[in-house]
Amino acid sequence: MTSATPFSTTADVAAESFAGQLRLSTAAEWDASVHHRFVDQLFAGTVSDQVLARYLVQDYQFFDAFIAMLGACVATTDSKPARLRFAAQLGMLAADEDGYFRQTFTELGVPDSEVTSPESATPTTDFVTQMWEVAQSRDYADLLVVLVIAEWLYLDWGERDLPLPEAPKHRGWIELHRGDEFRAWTQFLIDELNRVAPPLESDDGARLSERWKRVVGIERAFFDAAYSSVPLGPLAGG
Ligand SMILES: Cc1ncc(CN)c(N)n1
Repeated sequence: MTSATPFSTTADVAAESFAGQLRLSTAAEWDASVHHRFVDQLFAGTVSDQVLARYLVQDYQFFDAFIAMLGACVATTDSKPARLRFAAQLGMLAADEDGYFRQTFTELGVPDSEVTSPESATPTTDFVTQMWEVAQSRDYADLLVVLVIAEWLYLDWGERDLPLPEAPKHRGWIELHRGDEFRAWTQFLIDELNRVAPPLESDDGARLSERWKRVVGIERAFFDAAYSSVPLGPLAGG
């Protein structure tokens, strides 16, 4: 049982829990991502194809390292039910999310070379570095810190109370990050983090808190980068 949540989403998280305290400590940066212009334009269906393609090309690089993190969770969690939950999510990502990427790359005319080996924007490199670091650390709490941010922050914007756009390229990305299934997955991650986290005041707690702050900052920079001029083959220039 948790006390009333001060958070905007339907995730059930006590403010005094490990995840709750970290979330509150980064509220300004977090909310800047949730209300980022990329999200506003995605819901409105007005994000330009150049910006969407630039974002998705970078996010496909993110996706690869994200899958590696889930694989590391399968290998390192101390809980058998959790291991199965991670395995099930890997299956969903390989089908639904990868399918969205591939279909949208085709629709946007993104060249294969941009899908497989694009030039990385700085926030992508930073994020991928963090993800491979925790994947190789085999430290379950450290893995969960990065996963909780990546999913909870996306749930927060995905569940914004706005009408959904019509076009599948816009609507599809939102639908992957809202609804009962994504909410339950995110809740599972938050609960796992709160279950295994060390005391926030300990040395390990401080190390995880540092990681949390760094990664929340990268999330915002990742959205910003969609509006900067990373080259994107024939679509560049928007
Ligand atoms: C950068 C980023 N952060 C989070 C998510 C949600 N998995 C994502 N797709 N991309």
